[in-house]
Amino acid sequence: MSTVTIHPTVDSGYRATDASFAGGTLVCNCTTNAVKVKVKGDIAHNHACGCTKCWKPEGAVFSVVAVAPSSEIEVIENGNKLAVVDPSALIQRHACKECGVHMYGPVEREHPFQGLSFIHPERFQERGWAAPGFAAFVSSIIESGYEPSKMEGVRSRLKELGLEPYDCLSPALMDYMATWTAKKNGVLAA
Ligand SMILES: N[C@@H](CCC(=O)N[C@@H](CS)C(=O)NCC(=O)O)C(=O)O
Ligand SMILES: [Zn+2]
Ligand SMILES: [Zn+2]
Repeated sequence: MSTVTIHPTVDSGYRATDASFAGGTLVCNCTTNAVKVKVKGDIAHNHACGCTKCWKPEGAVFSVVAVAPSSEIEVIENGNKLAVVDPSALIQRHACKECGVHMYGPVEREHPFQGLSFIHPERFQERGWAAPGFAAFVSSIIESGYEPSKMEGVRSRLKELGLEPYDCLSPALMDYMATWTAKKNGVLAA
């Protein structure tokens, strides 16, 4: 019998949500001169992402990624080791050039997510951050080489873990983006 693996945090059954969690320090994987990024408040919308662009730990099929306001993010150590993975992407993923861990990814363009930065909470040296609440871009794992015939098993496992699978974002976030667009275009009152 084979168990479908998703991501170490998810597979271990991590569920912590400490109401008093107010951010912490993200640390890369380097044993010396690690990059450290401070997040000065709580995170939101933590979820599993199956897309090919989000950073995943060794062997993981999904990434675990959340957002925080960019104004609450500060690089505190070894920022000289950071480089933007793909400058043309919406999310400006700043990765450690040595170990490859993505430390933060601000959205600076005009977009519903403008002003938010994507971060990987498993890199927090602190505990207490909210567990992921859904799975996004599930079908995209195929683009990384996942066997298409095993997708049903992946979706069943995600549901069992309480992570509703979506092939784009969750309905709440899709509605949020569509509302932003409707207001921008004057279709809805701003
Ligand atoms: N199927 C594509 C989806 C990529 C994608 O659209 N990723 C989403 C979720 S992170 C996104 O918002 N990307 C914006 C970006 O990468 O800047 C892939 O896996 O590469
Ligand atoms: Zn590093
Ligand atoms: Zn992603």
